[in-house]
Amino acid sequence: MTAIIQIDTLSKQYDSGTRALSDVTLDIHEGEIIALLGPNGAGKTTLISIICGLVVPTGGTVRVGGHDIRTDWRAARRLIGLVPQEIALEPFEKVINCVRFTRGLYGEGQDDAHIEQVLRSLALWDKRDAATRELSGGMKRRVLIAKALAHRPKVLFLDEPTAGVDVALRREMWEVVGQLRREGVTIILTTHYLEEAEEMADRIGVINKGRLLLVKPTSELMGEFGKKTLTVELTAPLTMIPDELAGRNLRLSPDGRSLAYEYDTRAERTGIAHLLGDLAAQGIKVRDVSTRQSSLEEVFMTLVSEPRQEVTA
Ligand SMILES: Nc1ncnc2c1ncn2[C@@H]1O[C@H](COP(=O)(O)OP(=O)(O)OP(=O)(O)O)[C@@H](O)[C@H]1O
Repeated sequence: MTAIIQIDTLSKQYDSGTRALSDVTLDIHEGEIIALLGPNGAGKTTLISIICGLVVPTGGTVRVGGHDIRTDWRAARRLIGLVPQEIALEPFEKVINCVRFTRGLYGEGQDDAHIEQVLRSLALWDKRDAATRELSGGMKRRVLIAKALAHRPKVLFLDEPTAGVDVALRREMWEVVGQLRREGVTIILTTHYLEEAEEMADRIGVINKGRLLLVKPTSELMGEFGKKTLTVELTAPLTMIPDELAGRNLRLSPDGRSLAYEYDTRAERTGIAHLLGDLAAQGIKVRDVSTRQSSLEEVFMTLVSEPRQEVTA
């Protein structure tokens, strides 16, 4: 796979002394959606800002489409579109003019055919002559995306695209992002919403305290860290786990009415059949069983509470 962005041992220490990024190395592949996940202050915005040329790194390099962001910044920046977190639009300006104006910032001439295509793909064509203040919150966010796409970037950064928006609007944004991906745009998004990363991203990078803890395909991350728990409800409560079952790694609930058994979903043998057989052999009657997959949220908490070695994929 071709890397459209190559980040190599990138570091940033602000003048205040805060070390916001430490030795981040990551290749972002053309056409993928990668989500950067991390708690407040993890360094996500700093990373995006460096790639977009808004913050100067103190160490390391970034190449976009092969162009170094410092020595060849003009070519690098032309390949990038940034959708900021805050909605900042000229309230009295028409939608179409806002989008046209952005092309000028990149030194690009008029291209109304492209502007029309962008506005149509974001379902904004009918609103092209409306002043931006007349738009709903969702439409305003789409205008920000249209502006970011006006100069035909190959890479789009979305900084917390759905922060503070309702569920319906979040779904709408996900659809827009899915559509952009189908058009071949590489997308890097930051988010606090694990559900969002799981839903949209091909890969997830977890950042904490300026370090990239890991980058994995979303499904692999879920499979690798995702454990399942089998809960066995008992017809009669137990006071303790019988010695015969001691090696089975069972947890008895405080009321003694259920047993929890954690197992690896990828293991060839989960041990469930044996467990149920052993329970029957001990005369322990089972009322019901249920299983639960650990969520990305639990996976994430495990990662940020137990710092791992840097891994890049
Ligand atoms: N201009 C700045 N000057 C000094 N310190 C800064 C500056 N910008 C960010 N920081 C600090 O760098 C660290 C990383 O901040 P950053 O905004 O990159 O994190 P983030 O992961 O984007 O957080 P959030 O999810 O809250 O947006 C934080 O400790 C922050 O206070």
